[in-house]
Amino acid sequence: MTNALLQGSQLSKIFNDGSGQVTVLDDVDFTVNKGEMVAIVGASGSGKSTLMHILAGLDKPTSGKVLFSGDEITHWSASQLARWRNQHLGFVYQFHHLLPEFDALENVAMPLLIAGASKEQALQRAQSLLQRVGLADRVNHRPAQLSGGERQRVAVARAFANQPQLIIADEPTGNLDGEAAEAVYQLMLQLNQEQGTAFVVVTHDERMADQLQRVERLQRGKLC
Ligand SMILES: Nc1ncnc2c1ncn2[C@@H]1O[C@H](COP(=O)(O)OP(=O)(O)OP(=O)(O)O)[C@@H](O)[C@H]1O
Repeated sequence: MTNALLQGSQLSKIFNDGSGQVTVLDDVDFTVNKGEMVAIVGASGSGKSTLMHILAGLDKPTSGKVLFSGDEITHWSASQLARWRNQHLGFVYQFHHLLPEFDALENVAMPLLIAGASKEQALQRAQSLLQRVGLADRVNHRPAQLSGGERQRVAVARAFANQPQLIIADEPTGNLDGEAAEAVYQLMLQLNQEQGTAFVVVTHDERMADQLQRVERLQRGKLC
């Protein structure tokens, strides 16, 4: 039995930007194994977000395929992909993407409600996740009433809501100062150890990347 969780095979992505074709990914192979934490680093514009979008089924590769637990997702319909993302993936972005009119508890409960949990179950799990990320005393604060680091911790709690097998974190600390960034990193490392959740972390921060099990570098459309 293979240990591969999410696998991109011979992925290429060519954009047509009006003045010509730009090859952003050139025959890229990338695998994240169950429970593994991988960093993807690369210069601005090297294609990190493009690769993440393709792996999450948010964009189609020009050629190549993506497999999740051995199933090819590349040809799934938009609704199949949305259901799969809700059940199996969590996301943390540079900007928290929390819903401004809802408090921390409701934001974390949202993916659970979408997955069909009762309101009571969803709020109970959201409460325990917020406690786990150190925000038990902030559950009723809306995003605007939280610090940047606290918002990212809410976003991490939300990413864990449905017990995903994989979390994709695209510059999760890009908007934070050193201390808050380190706290969010440590939290992700601890959750990886505790829950066995795999992570793909896109980052500019080489020091952070070096703390993860594997670092992949995207350069001129290739991983090296
Ligand atoms: N829809 C699109 N049409 C044309 N070109 C695009 C499109 N999306 C991305 N690109 C180009 O693809 C390249 C890679 O972009 P991408 O956002 O993946 O890079 P990145 O490594 O995530 O950058 P950053 O670190 O700055 O976020 C860039 O040159 C970008 O201009």
